[in-house]
Amino acid sequence: MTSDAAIPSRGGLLPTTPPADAVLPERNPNAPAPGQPIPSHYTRCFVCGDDHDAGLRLEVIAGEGLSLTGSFTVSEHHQGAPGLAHGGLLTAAFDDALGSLNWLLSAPAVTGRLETDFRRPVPVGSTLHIRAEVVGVKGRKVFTKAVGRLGSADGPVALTAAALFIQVPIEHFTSNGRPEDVAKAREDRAVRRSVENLEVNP
Ligand SMILES: CCCCCCCCCC(=O)SCCNC(=O)CCNC(=O)[C@H](O)C(C)(C)COP(=O)(O)OP(=O)(O)OC[C@H]1O[C@@H](n2cnc3c(N)ncnc32)[C@H](O)[C@@H]1OP(=O)(O)O
Repeated sequence: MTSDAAIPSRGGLLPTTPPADAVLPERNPNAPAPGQPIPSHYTRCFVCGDDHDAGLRLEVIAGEGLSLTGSFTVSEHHQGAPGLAHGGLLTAAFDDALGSLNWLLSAPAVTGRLETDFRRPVPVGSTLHIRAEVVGVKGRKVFTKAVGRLGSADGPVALTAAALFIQVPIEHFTSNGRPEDVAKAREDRAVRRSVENLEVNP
């Protein structure tokens, strides 16, 4: 198992810490190549979809191996305190960025646990640059971590995050989602493109 020293570690044995026997699988050959965008999985997604006036509009680019980068600019719609980003929305951005790593494994997965450390306030108008990577996989469990920096890819660290994703069959979405939205999603260009690239039987 390897880890990117550029992403500070929280240490400790949290549920998001990969066990010693976790592995790092090969990147799926159908995944977007390094430098290529990882497209939104759903146009109505609040974080990465373009069908929300107030959405975060996170843009994600595949990195080397099982890593990616993402960025979005905090708008006036994203405030918690005056002129500052809401912590929950920042966490949502990490949920999506970390979740997007699952495209590199080409297996559908949902967030089981998500931890965020807020280290520096994030003002409205600033751009948050996220770097995320898979740090281990064991069975259906995908362990991930990320860092968010202000203003540029090597700017000051504003947040760090870690998440555990659980791989699920595609029926997780088709059976649990509100039926009218699931029906509409079948016509959603982003959803169709995404499902075509997934290994749908984890
Ligand atoms: C490719 C897709 C990319 C899309 C990007 C989008 C990013 C956004 C992602 C999201 O926001 S997803 C929405 C938020 N998450 C959810 O709604 C998930 C709700 N929870 C569930 O549906 C189920 O609890 C879940 C599928 C996660 C697990 O149920 P299962 O019955 O399939 O699994 P099970 O309970 O047998 O657990 C499997 C393993 O995962 C572990 N596990 C499950 N949930 C956990 C949890 N919450 N925390 C820690 N560990 C957890 C569990 O202990 C076990 O470990 P072991 O294999 O070692 O025994």
